[in-house]
Amino acid sequence: MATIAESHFPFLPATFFPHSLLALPILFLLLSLFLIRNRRPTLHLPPGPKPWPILGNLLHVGSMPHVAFARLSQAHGPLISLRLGTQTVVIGSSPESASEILKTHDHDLSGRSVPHVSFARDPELNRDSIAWSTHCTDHWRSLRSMVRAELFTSKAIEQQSDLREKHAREMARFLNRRRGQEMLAAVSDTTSASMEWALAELLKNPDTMTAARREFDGKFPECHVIKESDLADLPYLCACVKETLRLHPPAPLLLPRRAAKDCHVMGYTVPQGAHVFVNVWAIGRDPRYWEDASSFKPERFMVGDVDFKGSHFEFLPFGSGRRICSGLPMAVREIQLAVATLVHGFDWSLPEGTAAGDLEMEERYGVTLKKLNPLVLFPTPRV
Ligand code: HEM
Repeated sequence: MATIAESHFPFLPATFFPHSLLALPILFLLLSLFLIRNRRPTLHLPPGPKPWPILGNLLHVGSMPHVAFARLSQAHGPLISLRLGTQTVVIGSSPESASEILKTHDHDLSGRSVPHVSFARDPELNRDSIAWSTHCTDHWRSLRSMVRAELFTSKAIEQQSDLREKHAREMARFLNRRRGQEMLAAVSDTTSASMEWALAELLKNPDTMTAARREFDGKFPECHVIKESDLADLPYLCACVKETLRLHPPAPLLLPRRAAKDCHVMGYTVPQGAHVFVNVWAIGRDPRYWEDASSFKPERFMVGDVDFKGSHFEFLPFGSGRRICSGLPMAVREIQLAVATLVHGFDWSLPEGTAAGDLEMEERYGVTLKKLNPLVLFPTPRV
């Protein structure tokens, strides 16, 4: 004999009903929990798109969160909030909101939320990680001080320059051996992603490559091996690196931060436990702060004093505040030296049939923001 359910829903298989009936109380419980969690009417959260039950705004995010958040912030304002499952996520997308998050409320918003995919969720591995320390504990503070005092003092950075120059020479030797052969960039880390973007932009914008070359040729003979001490004489090259990091910050949303307690930002509440992001990718491309924002124009950094150190909130590739990138001094030198070596030492050509202007710049969001299609080039030594 057919059950009531089967007679009312003949299109569903009979095996569906016992399980679905069992699932009903669980679904009811989940819905109640969801509604209870959402019942904090006193919270004045930043605006954002209306969340769906259970899923929240998950469908608004997609595979390129930095782009999706930028679009949402155009509709809802410089500080927005989303619900992802049971989590509240707050995103700042203007220099003002970045300054509020990373400077004014730095103390309360400097927890770190550790992504589910990260190995650092293992407490054993996490214990001595500066980046994934969930709170700004004494241990985190002493690790950071140790790094600052031992590894990245000006003296230590100078002393390590031999090693970085040796790596740059090895890279040049390797490319010399591969003259005329196809080179495919398959990058994973922040530094090599930046090198790939820099080279792609310089090739796509030949005037900038010519200007960088002219700067070298005016100061050094072609056979000169670039040293870190030469970088001070290469302001245009250094501006190219800044411009690359403006358009292609390897960490477009910085690393995820977490609110240690309820916090009032720009008239809204950022509730304790909320995940907090700053969309430095969107800020770096915002035409309100950058003229001709989507074009690669290193000249913009030749005037003024905008630097990497986290006090110019329209340009934050390394973050700002107490959790600013600890590797900043070394990373900057490394990228500048590598790009200088690649530009000064080699002519680069694209595969036949690819015009420089057509070089695509599509992104892939992941551990770092890298080119969707790796750059394919043919090096020819200049000397
Ligand atoms: C292009 C190169 C790099 C970029 C763009 C970059 C960017 C960043 C960003 C955006 C953050 C998060 C800052 C924040 O939350 O405000 C960060 C954190 C960090 N970076 Fe880098 N980084 C780079 C290279 C490096 C290198 C080479 C090292 C190590 C030698 C390093 C070590 C760290 C550490 C330890 C943290 C965590 C700091 C903390 O949570 O207290 N980074 N980096």
